[in-house]
Amino acid sequence: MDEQKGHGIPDSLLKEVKELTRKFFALPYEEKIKIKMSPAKGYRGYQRIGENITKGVPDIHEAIDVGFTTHRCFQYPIISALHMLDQHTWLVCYKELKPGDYGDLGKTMEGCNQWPLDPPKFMDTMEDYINQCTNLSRKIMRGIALALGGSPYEFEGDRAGNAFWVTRIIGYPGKPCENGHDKPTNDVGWYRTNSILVLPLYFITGYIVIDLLSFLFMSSLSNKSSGPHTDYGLLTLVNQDDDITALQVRNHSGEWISAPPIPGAFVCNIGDMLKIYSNGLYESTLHQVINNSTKFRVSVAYFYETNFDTAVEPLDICKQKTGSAKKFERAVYGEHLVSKVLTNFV
Ligand SMILES: N=C(N)NCCCC[C@H](N)C(=O)O
Ligand SMILES: O=C(O)CCC(=O)C(=O)O
Ligand SMILES: [Fe+2]
Repeated sequence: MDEQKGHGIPDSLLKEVKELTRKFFALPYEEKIKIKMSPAKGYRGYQRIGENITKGVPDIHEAIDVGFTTHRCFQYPIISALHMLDQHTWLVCYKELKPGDYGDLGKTMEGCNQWPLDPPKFMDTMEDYINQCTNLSRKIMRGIALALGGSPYEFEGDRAGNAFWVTRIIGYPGKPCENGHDKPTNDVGWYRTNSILVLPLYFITGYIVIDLLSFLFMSSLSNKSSGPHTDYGLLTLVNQDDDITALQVRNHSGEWISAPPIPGAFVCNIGDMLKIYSNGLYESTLHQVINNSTKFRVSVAYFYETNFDTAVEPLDICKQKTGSAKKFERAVYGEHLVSKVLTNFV
């Protein structure tokens, strides 16, 4: 039996997900870019280092973003055909929503999840993992609902019965070694030290280089693997590398404190929607990532959110507890997500 911390997801699966992530990011750039994220793909897919931006500053990480599927997409016709033949029940069981279900607002996020073919089993393992995270998050939200003095089902039905989940599969380059003997495990060190060489090329290759240069300039301002931000939805389950402390959380006195990894356990963040529902009884905590180790760090963050079109406002039970006045205005989750996504990329 796998040893577990009590959340019910096998430790072996937590580890496997991180190992597959490490293998994917170790592939050559040409391979990774095959599943490039773009607006046309509903902001799903691979982002190179520096492509994700937090408060105007590029983050020093690469990632694959996947999310709630509005319809099942077949990227690889041959494989999918086989899949259909021997697993038609899987197809029937899959929740399908047609494009357009969330109107104009939903269009931004519509697209196929782009899964790599290499390493093998990546998609199957991640989908299994994501399903287990969804079930676990639903249970945690029942506990939170009870703790707030509500029924266990406060966050189901029209609120989060059709939870719009997002998963970010993330790789954070380590910093180059001081002694110069070991090769740095990332591209960023290379970009920085070679920017002088790149500069004259500006006049030759124009547009591509402008893109690269602006990235160089902006990332030279940043030592953040992920800048300070809050998560957007209800709850986040972070499955981080066991041996590197990089995630930091800001406490009430405004100090950054580390959230060191506990093997087999998740770090749970509260998101912006739960802050609103709970009228501030739960805060969406500011956090950031700084990878000061020389090792490449991986982390898989699963975001459990409300239904896409849910209008979120403080629950009556929470207003009573906090002295009746509502502290936050109503927000539509999909609008919040889309406004973030549209400013998150170069
Ligand atoms: N779906 C979620 N929560 N993603 C978290 C990413 C946070 C960083 C992003 N650049 C930002 O500035 O929000
Ligand atoms: O990598 C981590 O530990 C946290 C990642 C994170 O905060 C995010 O993706 O929102
Ligand atoms: Fe986060």
